[in-house]
Amino acid sequence: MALNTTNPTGTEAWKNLQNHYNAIHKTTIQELFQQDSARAEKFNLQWNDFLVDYSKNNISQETISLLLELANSIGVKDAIAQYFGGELINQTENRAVLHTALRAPESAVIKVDGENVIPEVYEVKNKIKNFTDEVISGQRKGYTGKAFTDVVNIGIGGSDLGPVMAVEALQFYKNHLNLHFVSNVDGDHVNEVIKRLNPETTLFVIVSKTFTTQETLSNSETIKEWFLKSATQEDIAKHFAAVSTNIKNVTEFGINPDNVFPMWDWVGGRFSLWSAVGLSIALAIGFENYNQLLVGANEMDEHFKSAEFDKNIPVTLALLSVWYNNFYGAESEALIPYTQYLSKLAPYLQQATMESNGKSVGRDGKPVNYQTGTIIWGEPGTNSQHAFFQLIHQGTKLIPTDFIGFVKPLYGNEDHHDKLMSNFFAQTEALMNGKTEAQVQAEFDKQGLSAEKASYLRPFKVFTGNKPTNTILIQKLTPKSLGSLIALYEHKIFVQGVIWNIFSFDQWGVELGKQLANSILDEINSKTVKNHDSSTSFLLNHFLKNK
Ligand SMILES: O=P(O)(O)OC[C@H]1O[C@](O)(CO)[C@@H](O)[C@@H]1O
Repeated sequence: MALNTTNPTGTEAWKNLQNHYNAIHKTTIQELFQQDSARAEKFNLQWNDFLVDYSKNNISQETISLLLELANSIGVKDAIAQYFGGELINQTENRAVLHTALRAPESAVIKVDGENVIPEVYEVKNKIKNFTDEVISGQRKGYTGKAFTDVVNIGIGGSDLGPVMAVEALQFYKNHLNLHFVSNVDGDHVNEVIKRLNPETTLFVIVSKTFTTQETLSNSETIKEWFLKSATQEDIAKHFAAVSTNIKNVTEFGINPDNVFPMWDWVGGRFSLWSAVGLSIALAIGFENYNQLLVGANEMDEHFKSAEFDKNIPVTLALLSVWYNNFYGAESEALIPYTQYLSKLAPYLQQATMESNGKSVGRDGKPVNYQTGTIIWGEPGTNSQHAFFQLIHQGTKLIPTDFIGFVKPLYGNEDHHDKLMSNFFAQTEALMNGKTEAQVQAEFDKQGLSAEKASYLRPFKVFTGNKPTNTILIQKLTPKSLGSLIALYEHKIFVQGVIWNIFSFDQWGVELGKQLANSILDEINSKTVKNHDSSTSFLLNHFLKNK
């Protein structure tokens, strides 16, 4: 069964939300706290070792009820069943969307076209386990008999961002292998990586769902050429592995079939780190830790599937995001993890969120008449406080922000961690409460500032506050909690796509640029600039003349 095609703005719930917005939007979050001192107890969710406090939002109990009414009238419950049930909800590509099957237990039965996919999933998982165990233990060796010391993941988009993010996030759990990532078709990127490598002790993992991606194929060819300067064609079998759905192209590249890890068309690139795309994660942290990442994601899947919507973390965060995106006109959302380990979380979620929900045609094939995909951005705190927090506090834009923090540090350095977390708590409080004119004046009085100077400076020092935040406080950064956190955001994206009546699992928007780049490459190669607009021709001619 196809996902329904309800235009959300036509529902009674949407109209009620609009009226409710008109009535409530001038009430500040501070006022909402003054009206109800037990607010935090009402607007928080606790699940496993996650605490999600969403009380610092421009919402009342009625807002939540109306948002839940919207989710119900759009049929989010049925959509979740279709998603987990393997129905072809990626309709424009005629595919199921089953990255959740990759983290399901071995006893699960999940069917695509009537076939249970779980046995195949576990066959590949076992292959990942054996391969990673052999590389990590040194049992698997390079062409001169030495154990591997370095691993290079060659891939782009979903075949890069997930592994990069997770390897960075879980470096505390890492073994001796050095991980490198080559993604950009920029030749300087690959050269900067290979100049540090010894071909005798380096393993290359080529990751490409389609095995047709220009960047990945070019980088793989360049690396192969470099490798063959000191090794032979036969040695490729020992040093190259591949992850792909396109076994034919992989074999043509010369990869030993024993080192090929299949994936399936029902796994979207941006949701693929749970498949063999995560091979480099498993190599970096060992299979057991890698498996814990999957266990954490599966636990979040179960929560998402079974929790009532008013107790459901992904549903709640998705609805709050719709509230700001569609009623308050917020264009972007910031994501601030208070741990350096999650420095790649925002780029990772940029692809997951923006490639999924950056759509303007509804599931009925008609242009939508409301805002869809949010812009995601962010950097770890406290660094980001010293970079762009000025704009969040005192700029003209509304930027709902998720703060993600951990109760325990990994190295047990309490002194640093307490400082870090005091910033974490202080920022959400400051964003909500701001600083009034009276508070600013009291500070001036203390400093003995003249009346003239005080009156000049006062407006610059006032903070309006009333900036919404969600606080996600997790016990500790572990492979398991990271898995749950990523799955949380995946399901948030799903719920938003369902509500916005768009297809979240295709990405036609990235095709046009690829096609044009191919024809421009032909023109560059033949040094003949064809018919373009005057700006593109002008630029191409300048490039050809000066290169
Ligand atoms: O894994 P592949 O097929 O090389 O694709 C890489 C990336 O390219 C895209 O198709 C488009 O950017 C992404 O969705 C995908 O993650």
